[in-house]
Amino acid sequence: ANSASSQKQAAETVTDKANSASAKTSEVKTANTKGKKILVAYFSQSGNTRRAAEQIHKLVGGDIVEVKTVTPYPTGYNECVEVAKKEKETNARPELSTKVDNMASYDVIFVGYPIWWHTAPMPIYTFLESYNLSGKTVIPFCTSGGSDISESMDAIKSLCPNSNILEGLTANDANKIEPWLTRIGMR
Ligand SMILES: Cc1cc2nc3c(=O)[nH]c(=O)nc-3n(C[C@H](O)[C@H](O)[C@H](O)COP(=O)(O)O)c2cc1C
Repeated sequence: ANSASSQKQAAETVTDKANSASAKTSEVKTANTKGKKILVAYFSQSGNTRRAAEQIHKLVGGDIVEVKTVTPYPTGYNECVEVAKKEKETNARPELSTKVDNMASYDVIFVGYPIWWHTAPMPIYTFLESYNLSGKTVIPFCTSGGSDISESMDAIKSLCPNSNILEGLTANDANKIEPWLTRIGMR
């Protein structure tokens, strides 16, 4: 029985290595990421959310994609704030240049964004409405100037009505990323 169980452990270690680039070979994990195909999709205007997305991607593996708009946002903060305000007020759906052709093949989609005007930026609305995410696991994360991700959760829920939405993270503190991934069973 001992040798069978150590063989099983060895097999799990190998599977785990394949799933998670940073998994230590000495660890045996049973996180539900096993065999799941993961996409980390993020929108980022000034790079904060990109850094969080890259860290998540490093820890969970899978693919990463930046959600980009056809028309870029103004680089000046005040100008960007004005454009974003108008887009929110008009419930706009800015056109995206990013297309994920193989969305159907993903089981888990991390969706990252800065909080804009106390919700997700409108390109995230366009993005989530562009795909059938029924039955998929959707995991939101954000960065912000202080707002909590909860401000955007109603939007995410209504944009992904048939998805399994896990606890989101306000990822302003990079040290919170790994414990969160562990908590939600992604590590
Ligand atoms: C248009 C706009 C609206 C914003 N609205 C909020 C907000 O409502 N609450 C908040 O805490 N921060 C707000 N911020 C700050 C951003 O959420 C924060 O700087 C974020 O980390 C930027 O992420 P990024 O570097 O990935 O673009 C806003 C920033 C911009 C440009």
